Amino acid sequence: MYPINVKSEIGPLKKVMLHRPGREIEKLTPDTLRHLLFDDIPYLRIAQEEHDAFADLLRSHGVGVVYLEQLMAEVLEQSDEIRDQFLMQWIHEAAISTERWQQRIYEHMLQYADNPLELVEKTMEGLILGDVFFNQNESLVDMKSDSSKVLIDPMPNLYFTRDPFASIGNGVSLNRMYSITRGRETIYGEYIFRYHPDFAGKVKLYYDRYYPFNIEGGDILNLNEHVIAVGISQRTRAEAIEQLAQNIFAAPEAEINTVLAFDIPDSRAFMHLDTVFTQIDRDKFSIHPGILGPLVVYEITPGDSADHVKVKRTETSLDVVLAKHLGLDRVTLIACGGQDRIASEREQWNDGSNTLCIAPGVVVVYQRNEVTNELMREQGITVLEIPSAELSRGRGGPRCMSMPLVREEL
Ligand SMILES: NC(=O)NCCC[C@H](N)C(=O)O
Repeated sequence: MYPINVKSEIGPLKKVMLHRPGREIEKLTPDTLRHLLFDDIPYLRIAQEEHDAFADLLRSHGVGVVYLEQLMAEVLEQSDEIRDQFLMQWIHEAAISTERWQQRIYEHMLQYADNPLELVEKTMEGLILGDVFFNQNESLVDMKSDSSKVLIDPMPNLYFTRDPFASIGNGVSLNRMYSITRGRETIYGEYIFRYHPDFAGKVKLYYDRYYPFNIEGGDILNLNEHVIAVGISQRTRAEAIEQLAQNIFAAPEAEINTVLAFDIPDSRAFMHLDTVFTQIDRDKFSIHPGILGPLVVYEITPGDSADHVKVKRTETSLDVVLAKHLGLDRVTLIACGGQDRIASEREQWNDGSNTLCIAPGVVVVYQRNEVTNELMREQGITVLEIPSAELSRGRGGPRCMSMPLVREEL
């Protein structure tokens, strides 16, 4: 049995990776919101309650829930060498460049060494100067420094586990993120896939965080065992998609023979492909009406050699391209917010089309998107709602907040 097996967007979900929002959320301030990719500061206690409701709902539908922070703590338990290597990498990637500060921070973090889960959570939360300021008289610079100055940024977007790594078949795309603030999130994936006993040596990397071009998991959709769709978006570059396609086609175990690159507008409301459409049943998709109309889709297939792919440009509509590649006569697109432009823009902003499908025709959605949820019910979809007043402030919905590890094959 492979630790990762995801060959569709809709096969019954058996195992998923989440991250329960933690103290990193409380490190957001009005001045850092834009840089940390938030629009407002969620109220952590309520965000955690909402997230627990999400996890409970998944468990009650037979989904095994594992937490990123727990898997990472299990990695650190493997050995002191792995723990130290991880801590030094985390410090370096936070751009702490002087040896003196690297050492100070390393020693500060070692006080949590007996509790690996707490240590992991501390790395997610980041550090302020006051946390490590153990000798205030050491130098003039120390004495003049503001103890609330941020030394290492928090990672408040970690609860969107979909983005730093994405399951593809039995492998994973360990992503190079678009923004500096999310770039460090993928360190956890690197260590989990390399050292966690459940994953080590059993997961093929189809993309690596050290490649030069950015790609994020919200842009990667597994349409079926042979076809994936990837958005060319604010977060994902065409070069990265070509590299991903080459790596997949070159892997003997991969069954995928087509990568569809969907050119979507570059905007914050459409930041990833999964913010504009998600699959909710064998032949039904929830979409943002803003992307209806002609859409440029590039069909990428294997070329004559391992470092060559064939690319064909087509201009078509979304329903036609989806029906063709899913082998269906037609598909139904359910518009977020329906025909009402204001409802559509409002619910899109709150991730109304970002559904997590847990079985064909069964989706988890944010409760607040009442118009879209009702439209899905009218189409026969089972709509499971979770509370979302605080979680939605991070601009991601149930699909963004979950990384499927195992889905039953259809
Ligand atoms: N797949 C997704 O759309 N993820 C949502 C990410 C939201 C996060 N605040 C970000 O801007 O990256």
